Amino acid sequence: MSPSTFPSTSPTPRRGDEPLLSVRDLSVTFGIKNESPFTAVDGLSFDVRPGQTVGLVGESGCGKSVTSLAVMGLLPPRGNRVSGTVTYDGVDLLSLSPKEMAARRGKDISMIFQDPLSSLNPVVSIGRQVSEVLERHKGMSRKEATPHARDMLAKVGIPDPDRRLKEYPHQLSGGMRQRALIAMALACEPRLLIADEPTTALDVTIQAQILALLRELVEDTGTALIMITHDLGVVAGLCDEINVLYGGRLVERAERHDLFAEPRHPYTGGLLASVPSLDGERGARLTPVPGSVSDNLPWTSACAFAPRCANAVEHCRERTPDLAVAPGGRALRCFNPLAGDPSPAEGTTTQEVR
Ligand SMILES: Nc1ncnc2c1ncn2[C@@H]1O[C@H](COP(=O)(O)OP(=O)(O)OP(=O)(O)O)[C@@H](O)[C@H]1O
Repeated sequence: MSPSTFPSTSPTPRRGDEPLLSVRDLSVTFGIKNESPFTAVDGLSFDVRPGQTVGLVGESGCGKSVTSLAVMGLLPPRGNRVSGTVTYDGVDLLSLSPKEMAARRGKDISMIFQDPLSSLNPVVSIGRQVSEVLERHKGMSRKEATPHARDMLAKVGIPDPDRRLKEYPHQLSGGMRQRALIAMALACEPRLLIADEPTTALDVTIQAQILALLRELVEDTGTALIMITHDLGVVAGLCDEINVLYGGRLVERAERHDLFAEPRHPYTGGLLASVPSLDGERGARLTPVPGSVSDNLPWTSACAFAPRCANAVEHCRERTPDLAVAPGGRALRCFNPLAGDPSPAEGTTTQEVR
C-alpha cells in the first residue's frame, strides 16, 4: 500500500507531542452491592501520544478489555464503580454524560473488536454499515456517504469495493470482515483507535496483514493506537511502548525494545518465554507461565503473582509491591526482579505511584 493510503487526520499533531490520552489511577470495581466486590482494574495509569502505539498486554482476565471499555464509556451503566481520570484532548471522559460520550465514540475515538462477525450487523450490507457512520458523525447524506464508504473499503485493502459494498458480512472472509470493521472505525478519521485483540480470530497470514494495515494507518495519519492483546508476539512489531498488566494492576512498562531485550518483571519474562521465536533452536520447547490466575493472592496484602513466580521471596507473599517509575518512564512493580540494570524498584531515581 502506498504511503498516502490513508487520509491524514490533519491538523493532528505528530509523535512526541503532549499525550492525546492520559489515563490516571483508573480503577473499575464490579459487584459493588455484593459482599465481596471485585476490582478488575486497579490504579492504572498510562499515556498515549499522537502517532504512538501503546500495548496493553496480559493473560485473560487481567483487565485489558475493562480498561478499554472504561475509556470508551461502554461499561454497564449499573453495578460498578469507576474512579480516576481518563483525559482525552484535555477533557475528562469519565465526567461526560452518556450522550456526550456517544457523540465522541466513532468520531474522536473508535474501537475494533476481536470478533468482526459479532461486531457487524448481519442483516445490513457492508457499504451501508460504513456509510451510516459517516452520516451519523459527519452529517453526510446517504448519497454523499456511499462513495466515501467505497473509498474506505479500498483503503483498507478490500478488493472490488464496489461489489463488496452491497454484500453482507457472511459473504466476506474473516480477514475481509476485520478490514471492513477497520474501515468503519476509520471512517471519521478518529484520533485514537483502540484495537481489542483484533487478530485473535484470524489465521496467521491474515493476522500479519491486519497488523501491517494498522501499522500503516498509524504511520500515515498520526492516529494514536492502543493495542490490546494477550500475545507479546503481536505487539513485537507494532507497539512503541508496552504496558504489562497482571491481576488488574500494571506490573511493568517499557519501550518495546527495552522490554524485549531486558524484561525485568518475572511475569513479563514468563510471557516472553512462551512466545515462539524464529531464532529459537529447532525443537526447543516453549515455557508457559505455571499455574493460573485462580492462584492469585490479593494485591492488598501481597504480590498477586507470587504463587506463580519462580523469583518470589518471602515478603512477596506478605507485602504489596509499589510501582516504581524511573524518569524515562520505565516502570516496575516487583520486589525481586529478573537480572538487569539496577531497576527502579531497587531504589535509583524513582517516583512511587502506587
Ligand atoms: N460486567 C462485568 N461484571 C463483572 N465482572 C466483569 C465484568 N466485565 C469483566 N469482568 C471481570 O473483570 C476481569 C477483567 O476482565 P477483562 O475482560 O478486562 O479481561 P481481559 O484481560 O480483557 O481478558 P480477555 O482477553 O479474556 O477478555 C475478569 O475477571 C472479568 O470476569
